[in-house]
Amino acid sequence: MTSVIDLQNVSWKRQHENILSDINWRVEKGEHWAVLGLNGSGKTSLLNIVTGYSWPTTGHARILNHTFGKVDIRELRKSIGWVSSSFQERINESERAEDIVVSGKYASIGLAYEQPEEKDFDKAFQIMEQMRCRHLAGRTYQTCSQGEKQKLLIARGLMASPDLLLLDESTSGLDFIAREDLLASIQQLVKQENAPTIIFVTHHIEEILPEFSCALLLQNGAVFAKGLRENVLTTDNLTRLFDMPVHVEWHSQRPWISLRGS
Ligand SMILES: Nc1ncnc2c1ncn2[C@@H]1O[C@H](COP(=O)(O)OP(=O)(O)OP(=O)(O)O)[C@@H](O)[C@H]1O
Repeated sequence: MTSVIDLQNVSWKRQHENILSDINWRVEKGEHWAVLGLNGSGKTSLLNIVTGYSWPTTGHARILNHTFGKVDIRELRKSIGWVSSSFQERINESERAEDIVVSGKYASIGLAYEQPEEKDFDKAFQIMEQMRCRHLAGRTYQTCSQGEKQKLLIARGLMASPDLLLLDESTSGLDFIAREDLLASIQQLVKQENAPTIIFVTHHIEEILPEFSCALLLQNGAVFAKGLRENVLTTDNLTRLFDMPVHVEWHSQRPWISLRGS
């Protein structure tokens, strides 16, 4: 099998402090992973390593079969879609929905000097259809709801047909109906034959769809547990991860957590 992500003994240090410690993590083609951890556990730092925005202090990072240090990182990034809610602030509110999606081709946020062709818009509309937000075409970004904005950003991330798609807290700020709607779109995306490998970063375990076959739990910048979701997302593991007595139950192949005793 081909590794999409292969991190070996990766540590990342800042101001003499280990932010990431001895991370070993391998993601194979055909797998989709959920990454879970409390605030400050190192999830974003880990994504920064995967996208080459941070360089491991020690260890080796091999992404999409390219070894860091031996590849033009800007070229490699064209194969990686990164959707972070922090992008929202950088978008021009008066930009049209389809322009935001098309801008993913250029790794720009919105269209300023780029000159997309008709076929680019055809592709954007196709992806918007797939993400169930085709009806937003012609609307400005400011008129879209939070959930619709997230769908547009994911569609933008798909525009360059990435091999790897990183979804960083895509559901933050959504009410549960908008969240379930977005998860349904992600589920539809994962089921596509040519779907990219998805890394889904979240604080909420109930968002871990059945399609995310594996999970990585981070604690204090280190791997706490990793592997098949059923083996990792257990009452015992999550009680120790959160240092709090919790209980995990599975409904419709999704894990749900509650405080024990409540
Ligand atoms: N450039 C940096 N310099 C110093 N410390 C940093 C830097 N980047 C991150 N950190 C620290 O590393 C720790 C992990 O941060 P990170 O943002 O990766 O966590 P996270 O799991 O993504 O958190 P959250 O869920 O709140 O987004 C935090 O304590 C943070 O303050």
